[in-house]
Amino acid sequence: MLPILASCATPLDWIDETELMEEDNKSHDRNAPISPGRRRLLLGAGVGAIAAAGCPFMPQAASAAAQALAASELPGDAVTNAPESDKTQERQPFYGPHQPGILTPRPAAGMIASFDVLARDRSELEKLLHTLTERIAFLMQGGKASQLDPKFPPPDSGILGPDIIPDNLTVTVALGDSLFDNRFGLKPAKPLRLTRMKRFPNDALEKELCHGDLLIQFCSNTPDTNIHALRDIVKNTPSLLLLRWKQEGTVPVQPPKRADESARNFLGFRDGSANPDAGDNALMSRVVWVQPGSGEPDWAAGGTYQVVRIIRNFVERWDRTPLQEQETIFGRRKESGAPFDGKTEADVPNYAADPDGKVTPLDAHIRLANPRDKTAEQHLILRRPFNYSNGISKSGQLEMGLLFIAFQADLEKGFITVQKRLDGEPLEEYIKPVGGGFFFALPGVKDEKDYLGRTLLEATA
Ligand SMILES: C=CC1=C(C)c2cc3[nH]c(cc4nc(cc5[nH]c(cc1n2)c(C)c5CCC(=O)O)C(CCC(=O)O)=C4C)c(C)c3C=C
Ligand SMILES: [Fe+2]
Repeated sequence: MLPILASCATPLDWIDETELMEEDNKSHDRNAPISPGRRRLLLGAGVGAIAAAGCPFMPQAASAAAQALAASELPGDAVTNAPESDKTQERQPFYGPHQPGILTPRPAAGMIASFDVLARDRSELEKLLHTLTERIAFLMQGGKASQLDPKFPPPDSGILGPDIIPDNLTVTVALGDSLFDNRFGLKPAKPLRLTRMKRFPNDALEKELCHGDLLIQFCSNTPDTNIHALRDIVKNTPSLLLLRWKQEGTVPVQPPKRADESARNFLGFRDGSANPDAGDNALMSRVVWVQPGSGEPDWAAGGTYQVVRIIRNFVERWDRTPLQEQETIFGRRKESGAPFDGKTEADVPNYAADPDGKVTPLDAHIRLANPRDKTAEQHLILRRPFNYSNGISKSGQLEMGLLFIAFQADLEKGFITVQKRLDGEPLEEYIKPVGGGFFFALPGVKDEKDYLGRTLLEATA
């Protein structure tokens, strides 16, 4: 009998090389090395015998570990097989009154890419907008990658293979303040509130991570799908677009049953609990979408202001901060996301019953961001952030944080007002905004005859 069967061994004992060798040596030439086949046989025999004998201490763990061991003994080429996903055919609609990627439920991978526009005149700008429309419509739909004579570079990068999967991709285009300069005659049509992002007191903005003429947001189930889409757009817009900065991000996935729980950020807190309900059309019309007759140029109706902030988190310092202090800083419980006077993350804090901040401190992040007073709705923003991780800093600190993204119909009443209220908050000890910008996400593309930015170009013709 194998030694591993004589006692109720732990999974680690089973793979003990010495035991395997000892057993092998009993019936084989002492000098012959143990073969992979023999090793598999021994492990397989062990697995069967263990299951049959039924270890009284850890039968389930034993059989799971045994299966894992058996799986790890599959032929070597399986190691590099592509991981499988049942979400590759998920598809979001491209055409509509608004662009996708704004109210669309946030998938696991996001990327923001900011560009300088190199187009030399309006006709080149129009060409750029047509090309973007055509490429985004294709990428979100998916299909066969086009092919050319092999004497030419392949039209597609090939990183997703010959069949481009939609993979839940959304691509959202927004314009920066700088595009409304004198180059293209767009100045008179600039959205009322669109400005170049200014420095807030806690910011340490790096100029190579800020602003841009045109911003593209990619969201999908996997980083590879976003990268594929970015490379497609870069390849199809030579001499029209130049990359300025880019930031990728992720959202942690969770089992389907817990779909109503907000995802956690890199400080370990649920982020998004008090977001306005994206399924409430009337609310979204007030909070997110620019309305006709709102004082904004007519062409902008159906668009929205998009704020992007790259906010570094000092996670080492945070991880050494007592739980009680972490929760006091945000004003919510870390595990459940509930406010201090509630049980679940969906519960609404009652600040009127706590005017002195004895339950929720007056300087807690959530109380400053939204004091829930009479004017609260005017200052709502729709947050759609991703976590980012960029390697390490020069001093060996983890470079990670929040790729903060927020949409609102009024930039001044939305992000700018909320950020001013947050200036000086206790959370600042743990965060440092280093980049981003203010942009205007274009209205949607109605149908196949329409294109991104059409209303803007027509308004300034
Ligand atoms: C200016 C806008 C905001 C910035 C910048 C911002 C940064 C930031 N936030 C978190 C983590 C959390 N924020 C939470 C709530 C929350 N945050 C903002 C605005 C900004 N946050 C608002 C408007 C709200 C909602 C307040 C409310 O209505 O009660 C929360 C709590 C859970 C939730 O409601 O989402 C967390 C956690 C980090 C880590 C961060 C910068 C790195
Ligand atoms: Fe926040």
